[in-house]
Amino acid sequence: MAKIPATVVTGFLGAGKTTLVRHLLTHAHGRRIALIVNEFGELGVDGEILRGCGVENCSDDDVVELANGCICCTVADDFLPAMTALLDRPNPPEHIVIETSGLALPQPLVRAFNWPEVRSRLTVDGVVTVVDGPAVAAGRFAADEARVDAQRAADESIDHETPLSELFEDQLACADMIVVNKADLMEGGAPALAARLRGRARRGVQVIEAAMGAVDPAVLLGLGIGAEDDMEARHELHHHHHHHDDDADHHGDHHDDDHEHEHEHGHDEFESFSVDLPELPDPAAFQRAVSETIAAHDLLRVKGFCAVAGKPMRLLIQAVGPRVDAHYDRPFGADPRATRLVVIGLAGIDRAAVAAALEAAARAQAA
Ligand SMILES: Nc1nc2c(ncn2[C@@H]2O[C@H](COP(=O)(O)OP(=O)(O)OP(=O)(O)O)[C@@H](O)[C@H]2O)c(=O)[nH]1
Repeated sequence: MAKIPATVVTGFLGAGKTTLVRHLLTHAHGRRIALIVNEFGELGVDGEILRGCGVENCSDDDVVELANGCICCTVADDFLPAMTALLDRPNPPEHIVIETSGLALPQPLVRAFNWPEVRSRLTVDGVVTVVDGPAVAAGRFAADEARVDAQRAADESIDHETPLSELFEDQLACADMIVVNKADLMEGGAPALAARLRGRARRGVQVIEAAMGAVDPAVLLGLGIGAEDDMEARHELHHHHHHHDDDADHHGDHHDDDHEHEHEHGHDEFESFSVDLPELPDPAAFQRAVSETIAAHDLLRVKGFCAVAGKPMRLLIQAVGPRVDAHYDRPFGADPRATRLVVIGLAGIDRAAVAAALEAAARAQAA
């Protein structure tokens, strides 16, 4: 029996993974694709967006949300049971797409395809890494790339990386295809960034540019890589935060260490929480205030659904760094009419201050 191919879509918070997956589903031409969506943060915004997209051949059942933490850390508890459930369906999918959380390391997930439960039935068709073009071009993930590279050359185990650059490097190292997304925001700078990334990617990795994740499914799917057989080529960085002592002999037998990697790759350096707010009287003013709050507290990501006074539709708010997008997505329908945002940032966010700022913004002009 042929193995079912699975495409892993990875990339940093807000790079455009959900947008790309959505484009993929709406252009799948009848191919039966099941989706596994994993998100950092307790609100299932991505699952909601994808489930709401009403694509033919993609019923609600075909979107499986793994909300219980980061997929790379809960492989055995969440990911494998979800996969076997999909495979055991009377009418299994022809292709599986896995959207990882923006903070996930792809390597532990790819390695999980070697587990006996799934090894004979599934293969990793390819790892697609979505890159936030403008953010990377602006140096948000490696403030000082030259220094980092020099240090790495000098000593692989040194504690030199920021949590952002570390994730970014791992996601690049695992990629079979790199999509430089948000080319529309780069004023012609996308080709230069693509060239730079091509220089850093493994041999044979394709680097393509896209806007709004619009990549032809024929390009994304069917890579036929079998990434699970090829893990040595996809080294992750040493995730060193608590284990400097034994980093020195990491180069030997990796198996015992793998377990550790899967459980402590620095998620404690990020945090997320959600904020419940009242109905918004003035969504444009609120959007500006969200942007100011993000800048004031150096937040990475804010997203969620809002109730707006006088509007039956829910307003989807999506902020990545300084940029805040908002659009009406669909009527609330049976869902409670509420405003709820998830906030993600580096650990140590002043939650009370962020919540207070958002609260004040949501109430502004209510009088
Ligand atoms: N201008 C522009 N905006 C984009 C593009 N791709 C995505 N966006 C916007 O960027 C925001 C984040 O996109 P998502 O697709 O949710 O990103 P993600 O990687 O799934 O985010 P997380 O799941 O939170 O990590 C949304 O507001 C998108 O509309 C693009 O190519 N150009």
